Amino acid sequence: STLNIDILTEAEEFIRTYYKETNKTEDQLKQRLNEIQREIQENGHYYHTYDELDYGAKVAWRNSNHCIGRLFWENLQVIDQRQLTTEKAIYAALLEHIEYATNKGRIRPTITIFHQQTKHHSVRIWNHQLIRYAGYETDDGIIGDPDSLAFTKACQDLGWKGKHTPFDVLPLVIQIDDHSPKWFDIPSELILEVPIRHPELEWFEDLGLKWYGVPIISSMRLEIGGITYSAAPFNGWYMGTEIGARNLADESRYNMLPKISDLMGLNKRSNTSLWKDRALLELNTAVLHSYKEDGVSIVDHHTAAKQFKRFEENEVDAGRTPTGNWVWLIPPLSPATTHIFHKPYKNEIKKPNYFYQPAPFT
Ligand code: HEM
Ligand SMILES: N/C(=N/c1cccc(CO[C@@H]2CCNC2)c1)c1cccs1
Repeated sequence: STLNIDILTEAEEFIRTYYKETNKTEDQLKQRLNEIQREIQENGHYYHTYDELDYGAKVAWRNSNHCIGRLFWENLQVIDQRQLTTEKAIYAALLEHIEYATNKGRIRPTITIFHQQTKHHSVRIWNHQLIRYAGYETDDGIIGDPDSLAFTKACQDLGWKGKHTPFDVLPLVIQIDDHSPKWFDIPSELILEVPIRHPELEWFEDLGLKWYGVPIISSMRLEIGGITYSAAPFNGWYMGTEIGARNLADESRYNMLPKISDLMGLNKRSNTSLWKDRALLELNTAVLHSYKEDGVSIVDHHTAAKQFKRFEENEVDAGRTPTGNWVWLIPPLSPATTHIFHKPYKNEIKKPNYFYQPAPFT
């Protein structure tokens, strides 16, 4: 069928690249391609070896045009959990991922790969990230993270009850095939959080702000050689601006800038006082200071840009063109102080890669 031919085409392209980049022989290549061709003809799909999975997940990161953190693409820890078939076992593997990746603050970039999508099989994690805060609509405004409103409602519909604080960690929600999804709480001892305080402004901690240490994206699908892994949560560490310039700053997120500027005694009535920019700067200073003081991995946007420059150079040395999406690669704070702002990037979509997939809930 056309689907089989598509998979075979994608598989061939992936295996050829993989065998070339890892200097395997023509004979090994031919033998593997025959094996895969037979598997696809028989079952309509094929299975990757661990080595192919490991390489595919790493190259997918290397090909992620929105990612500034790609210098370390070869150091991804790849955990193969394709054998698991129950929500309970998958839940246990997710807890293992959280603990292993957190590593008491010395974060290890890690991906856990669950069973591939086939005609008869699909695994989905409903969370956007394994650890994220709930959002609640109330008569006098939103409590928590407005980005989580829909998923929080879905969790409540499944029977989960939150404490209605601004920082309730949401449960893990796992769905196998079209079975009703199962939800599980994350033990609090596995959740590393950082209270946000400022190195000079001692009133800053009274804002009661905190954020979780490890961002673990669980809503994207990993595509390797025509095969889709619809549940393949991956983590790195944060770039400070994600927390300080977006999550805690955006008006449609925690919207902290007006409160911070009031406590700094700035004049909010005139834009030209740049009160928003001054508040933004101190919030980002506080985030970086707090993570560093608590020994939780984080990178500032200047260091991240320098690392990305080295990634570009490494790619050229490897005979590859570095691809990227400028709109995503420039940091949201002081973008023009990085080299990225001043150069164009080719936004070619290469595979393997990580892609968006339809939300499993409405
Ligand atoms: C090691 C530290 C890492 C840092 C500092 C980092 C940094 C970032 C940042 C700042 C973004 C933009 C996010 C946004 O604007 O919302 C991003 C996007 C992305 N990163 Fe990385 N990253 C890291 C590791 C990884 C790893 C390990 C993977 C996968 C194996 C990865 C895959 C991606 C993908 C797929 C996107 C695009 C997400 C989207 O389009 O919504 N990154 N990264
Ligand atoms: N630092 C990170 N940042 C992100 C990486 C990918 C996606 C996101 C969140 O993306 C949301 C959707 C678009 N912006 C917010 C954040 C990482 C998460 C997992 C590995 S590295």
